[in-house]
Amino acid sequence: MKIPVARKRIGLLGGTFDPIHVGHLALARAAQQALPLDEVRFLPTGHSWQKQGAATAAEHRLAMTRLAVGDTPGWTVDTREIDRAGATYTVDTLRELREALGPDLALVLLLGSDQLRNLATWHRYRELLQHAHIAATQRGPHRLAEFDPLVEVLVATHGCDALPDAPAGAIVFFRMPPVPVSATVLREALARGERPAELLPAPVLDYIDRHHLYQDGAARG
Ligand SMILES: Nc1ncnc2c1ncn2[C@@H]1O[C@H](COP(=O)(O)OP(=O)(O)OP(=O)(O)O)[C@@H](O)[C@H]1O
Ligand SMILES: O=C(O)c1ccc[n+]([C@@H]2O[C@H](COP(=O)([O-])O)[C@@H](O)[C@H]2O)c1
Repeated sequence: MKIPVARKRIGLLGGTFDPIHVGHLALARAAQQALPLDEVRFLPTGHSWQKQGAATAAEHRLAMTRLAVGDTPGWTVDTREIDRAGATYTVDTLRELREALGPDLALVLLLGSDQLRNLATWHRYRELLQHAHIAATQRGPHRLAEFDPLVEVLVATHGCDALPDAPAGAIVFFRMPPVPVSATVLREALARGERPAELLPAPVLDYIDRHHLYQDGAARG
């Protein structure tokens, strides 16, 4: 009898990571355990086209991401969105990864519910599920009933209770303990001279101190 071999699953956590914080790491950990995933790849964006204002230089956001990921088993950093010119479109990233990694393994795009709610505004969002699954977790008070009707249709047609054994195409939800933090709140706290040590990984806070990030806006842009 042939014993089925589990399909390898790679979770993809994209973000501006300006800066990367404990909410991002909790999301990665929860997804890795709940879905489960063989690997979580962190992808700092090149140009987050929907965010207002200039982000901190990609070199700093990448360095902080590498420090936060450290040598955590199964966690890696992928620079392709920073290396690519122009606006960062997730559909391009998924297509590239699918070409590079082949048709068989499962790609799982990890999102907080704020971004799932926003999904129909993404570039060519309908194509995302051709290349990957989407796994979302609750962030803040958004309820499915308040989602964009286009996203509701997507969830109604592709929603599953658990990740199926397929390379792409499903939307699933996973639970994580709420971590009420955002990079915006952290940037504001740092600019006021606070040191929110419980909300940032220690090596990231050290990096911010050494490079005087978020203090006067000098490193942004
Ligand atoms: N505290 C959190 N809990 C769950 N998911 C989160 C949390 N913070 C960020 N995420 C998710 O991580 C991904 C990347 O988020 P991003 O880098 O934009 O951080 P952010 O804190 O939302 O930043 P900003 O405040 O600048 O908008 C998104 O899918 C987002 O939903
Ligand atoms: O592809 C798009 O059009 C698109 C629009 C908004 C956000 N995203 C992706 O969603 C992830 C989280 O984005 P953000 O802006 O919350 O940091 C990150 O990987 C972005 O590239 C992607």
